[in-house]
Amino acid sequence: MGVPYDAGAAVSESSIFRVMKYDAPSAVGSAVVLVPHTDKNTLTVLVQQGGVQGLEVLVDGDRWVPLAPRDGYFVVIAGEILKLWLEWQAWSNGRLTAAKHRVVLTPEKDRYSFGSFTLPETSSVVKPPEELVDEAHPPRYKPFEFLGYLRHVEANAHTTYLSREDSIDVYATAAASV
Ligand SMILES: O=C(O)CCC(=O)C(=O)O
Ligand SMILES: [Fe+2]
Repeated sequence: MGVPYDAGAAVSESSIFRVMKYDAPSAVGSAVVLVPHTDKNTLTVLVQQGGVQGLEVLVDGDRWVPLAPRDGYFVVIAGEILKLWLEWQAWSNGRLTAAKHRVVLTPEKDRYSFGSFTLPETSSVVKPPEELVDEAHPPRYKPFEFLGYLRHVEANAHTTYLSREDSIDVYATAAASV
């Protein structure tokens, strides 16, 4: 696109490290212990404690496929913010999506996982690099404050999690005139 390789690509992010424990369900059979969702941050790196699987990813909108990383392997998940960035940069051609995932457990064992979540500073404005926007390439999204997006997700959690659409598409779809 004739854009210097680093144009607009350097954004300051913070990260959160979280240890997650999922209690084994008490009933017979498997149970969804983390509801289907897309990550609302930029990039998630997960590692799970040895042997206890449970992470599943939605494929083709209707098929849950177990992800079974070997011990010591990481799972990397693109969040909705990364999806947006790649669309702006025209790097992904729509192929990279923020995969919907969930955690399903059987009664035998509790599960532990560890995640590093990178995310924009909450007060930062998420907007396309100026170099990529002109009359011929109007932005698909309007600039928005990351905190506002998080609040929107929280306030609409019941619909957001059931929706097939990514919440970022709903929240930030640009008016054509932006
Ligand atoms: O525990 C996991 O493997 C998944 C955690 C997750 O998807 C999340 O915290 O967003
Ligand atoms: Fe997640």
